[in-house]
Amino acid sequence: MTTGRVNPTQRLEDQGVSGLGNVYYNLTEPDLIEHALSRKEGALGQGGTFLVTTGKHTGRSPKDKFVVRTPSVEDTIWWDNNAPMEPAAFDTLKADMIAHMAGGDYFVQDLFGGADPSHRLDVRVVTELAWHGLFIRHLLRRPERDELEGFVPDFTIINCPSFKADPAKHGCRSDTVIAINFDAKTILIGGTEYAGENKKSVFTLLNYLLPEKGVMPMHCSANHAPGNPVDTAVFFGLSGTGKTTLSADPARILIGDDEHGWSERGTFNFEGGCYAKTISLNPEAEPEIYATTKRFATVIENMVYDPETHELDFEDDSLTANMRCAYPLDYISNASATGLGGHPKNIIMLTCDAFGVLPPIARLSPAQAMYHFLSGFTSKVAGTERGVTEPEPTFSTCFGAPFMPRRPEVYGELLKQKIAKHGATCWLVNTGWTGGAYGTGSRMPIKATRTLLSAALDGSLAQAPIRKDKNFGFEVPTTVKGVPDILLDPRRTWDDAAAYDRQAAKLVQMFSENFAQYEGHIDDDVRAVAIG
Ligand SMILES: Nc1ncnc2c1ncn2[C@@H]1O[C@H](COP(=O)(O)OP(=O)(O)O)[C@@H](O)[C@H]1O
Ligand SMILES: C=C(OP(=O)(O)O)C(=O)O
Ligand SMILES: [Mn+2]
Repeated sequence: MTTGRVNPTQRLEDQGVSGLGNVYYNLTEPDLIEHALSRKEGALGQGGTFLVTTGKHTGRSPKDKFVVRTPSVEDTIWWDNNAPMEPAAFDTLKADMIAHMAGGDYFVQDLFGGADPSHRLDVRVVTELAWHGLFIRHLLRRPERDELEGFVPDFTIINCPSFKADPAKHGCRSDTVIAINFDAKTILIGGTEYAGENKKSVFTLLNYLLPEKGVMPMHCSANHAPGNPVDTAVFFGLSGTGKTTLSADPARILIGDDEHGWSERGTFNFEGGCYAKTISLNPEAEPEIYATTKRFATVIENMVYDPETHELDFEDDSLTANMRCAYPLDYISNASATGLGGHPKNIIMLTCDAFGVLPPIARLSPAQAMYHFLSGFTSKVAGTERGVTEPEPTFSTCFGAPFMPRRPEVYGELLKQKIAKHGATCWLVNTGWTGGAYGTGSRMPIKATRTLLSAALDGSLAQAPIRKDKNFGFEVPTTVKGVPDILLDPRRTWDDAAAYDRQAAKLVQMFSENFAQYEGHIDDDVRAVAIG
């Protein structure tokens, strides 16, 4: 049986997927919740949220992600960063997955990736779990109902958590698999219920496709000044660095919290919703995000709650520190209706420095910005990837290595050209540790980060007195209204200045060793500002 609205020429059978039980096309939120409840996928929460747990996988599994090595992508994929899967193994995987799906009920959502119609990707997401359908419907952009009859998918994602892959047969590593085939225009996801794999798969597609059109895909959040999209800021950062938290600024219009493109026309959100971490979410510090945890259809993932009252426990991380809520953008009152912004006036690179060495904010020259973009120094925070239980320093190029199918220089070159053309001002912001490394110091107060960002975005920080950092070469403001001077100089926040110097020297060495891989791929101006 088939239910719901769909292009009559684009049913799953037309795509070679047959033998399923009921197929539910493009159900809206109430119907998806009814199905999810009757299938016992989760529970209703306060305000009509949907509460789920995801079992073994509560974060992404980057080591189980593969790109199929087809001739058309052979020369363009960055194979050192993307594990290859042979086409024959993919074909077997697909056949076995579809055979496994036989007789089962499935949910299909036809959605857009990209707020700019000239660069958007039409994505069909087929899910075994009704709540995954609800999740991806929140996260991507929803076509108007009457657009569905003409919807032709550019790419199709099939997500079947109950399917267990077999490394011997499918060329993968475990029973979990995320396999991207650019030629077959298909992504297969099996063996994981963590919802984030769905959205990051679409991101990976756009990261591959857009550079060919001269569009820079960015792992960043974005906002703009009220009534003035020309004053746009983007916030690059790996998971847990503060993209979602810091872009939800009551004084600015939220464009999006995670994935954007920068085209010749300006910035555009790839998505139509947000996926916020809820650990220790505080109603005073983050009222807008907190409010979404009590609204109809918000998906609440891996949060512990009182079985009687359904009250959420924001401190209980016994399921994972990576507990989340997913909601459409319009649940944030000051969100952009269009998902479009201008050319970024300010580019912020967020780093979560677990060493407590980097200052809370520094100004970067364009060459330094390129250096830090390619380096991508930060920490992986607990829970976001399988096996990470405490902040783990890492260099994640482009602040999003797990999602970059092409070589970093491809993205670096695009960013460099766009910064030069539009004269963006660049900043490095440490949202990680201060007063010592992880274990002795403390996390940077959100209030201080917000104050510094406001000063950067309103232009006042450019007027502040500065010092040039002797280890890293960037400019650091020494006095900013609303922030204690001492916080601006990390060395002074440590009890033992000599210990700071040793830790800083270690970090300088790490930067230098990591950057060696770009020798021969970078311009002289970037080499000239290299650290160490
Ligand atoms: N100074 C700070 N700036 C930003 N976030 C902070 C800061 N200190 C602590 N946090 C916490 O760190 C987490 C940042 O996560 P999030 O904004 O979801 O990151 P991302 O969207 O980049 O994955 C949130 O839980 C936030 O409350
Ligand atoms: C969804 C994710 O992104 P982020 O933490 O950057 O929001 C993720 O890394 O799984
Ligand atoms: Mn986020």
